[in-house]
Amino acid sequence: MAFRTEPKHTHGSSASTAIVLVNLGTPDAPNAPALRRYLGQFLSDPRVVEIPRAVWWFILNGVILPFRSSKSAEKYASIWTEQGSPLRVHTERQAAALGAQLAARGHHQLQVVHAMRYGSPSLPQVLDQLKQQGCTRILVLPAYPQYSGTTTASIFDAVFDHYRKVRNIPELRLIRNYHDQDGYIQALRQSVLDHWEVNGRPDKLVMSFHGVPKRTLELGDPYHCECYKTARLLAQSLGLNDEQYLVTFQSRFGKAEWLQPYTAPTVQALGRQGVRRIDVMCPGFTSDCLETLEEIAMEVKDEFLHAGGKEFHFIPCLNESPAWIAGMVEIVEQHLAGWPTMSNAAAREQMAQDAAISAERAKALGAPQ
Ligand SMILES: C=CC1=C(C)c2cc3[nH]c(cc4nc(cc5[nH]c(cc1n2)c(C)c5CCC(=O)O)C(CCC(=O)O)=C4C)c(C)c3C=C
Ligand SMILES: [Fe+2]
Ligand SMILES: [Fe+2]
Repeated sequence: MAFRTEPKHTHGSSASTAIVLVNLGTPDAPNAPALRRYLGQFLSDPRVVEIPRAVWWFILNGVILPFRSSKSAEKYASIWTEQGSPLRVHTERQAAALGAQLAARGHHQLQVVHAMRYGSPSLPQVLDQLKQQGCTRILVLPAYPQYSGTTTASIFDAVFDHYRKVRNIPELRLIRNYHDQDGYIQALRQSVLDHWEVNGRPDKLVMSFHGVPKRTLELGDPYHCECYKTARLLAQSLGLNDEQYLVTFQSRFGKAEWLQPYTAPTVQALGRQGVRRIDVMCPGFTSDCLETLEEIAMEVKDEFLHAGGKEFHFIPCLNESPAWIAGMVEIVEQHLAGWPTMSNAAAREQMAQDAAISAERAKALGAPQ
């Protein structure tokens, strides 16, 4: 095997660090050819569909891509913005805001870029660019709080595959999950409280996570467990009892059984049972995307209202909310520990400021409402 030619080595160049925020990816345009390219790459990943390759090749190319591409394109068209796909727009903004916030906290020689697992900018493209710029430390931050073999592990595969062809490999750190980290839970809590402050409270809060095949749970994937832990911590932080919230799984794909309870039938049952108002949020998605803006905020909403529900609210994803940028800072700083991105003086000053903010937060949480 031939290894890639390295950029010219220069003595004395100071090492620099990059954080790569990696999201799933999204089509380049809301039309059938773009969807075919995107879905073709996504659904060919053996982490995503675990069916023998030869059999799957015929199903994918003979049935799924010809039929699903145009249907999915229509759905994407309904959420497309002037700036492009919402998932892309939010991911770009998150990376820019995280970089700016880290710089404001005194980190230097540290850049934040984004990459997509499927589509562009591709991980190999972005990792190559970082090498050209002389980056010798890379922290990979998947956009998924809950670990799943179908998503997180697929990003790790792509990173490892890329570096198999590289002679001079940078120092690498991979964030596996952050489903129970305070920065993430507090950002979710804030998003719910912000919504409730303007709109009042629902009869039930539905936390809808992206589903995965049930078989992955039986084979030892921790995703299901991590979704429930996120939900429990969030409910606790909001002071909700077991009657006031529920966990569901959405976006089932294919004929096999996926994690249950499924979002759509659960919400319909709530409507039929006379539950007046539900608020649905999607804590497993850090950016709004097709699955939240179309499937939840349009389709599931209609299903609830048709089943007799009176009021439906979708609570937007974390996107680039200040609480989530602060949460990401907290998460990445734990993983940057030991890397020289901050002077000792700046680190001490930041620690003192953070301690003061934590004390304020604890006081606010403890105060009677
Ligand atoms: C949040 C985590 C996600 C998991 C886990 C996940 C698993 C998973 N997804 C599919 C199939 C599809 N997913 C699609 C869209 C999509 N999925 C996620 C996230 C997770 N997927 C996001 C953020 C998005 C939206 C992307 C966007 O551009 O907005 C799609 C494409 C849309 C469609 O045609 O319906 C498919 C297909 C499988 C099979 C799977 C686990 C096995
Ligand atoms: Fe998905
Ligand atoms: Fe969907």
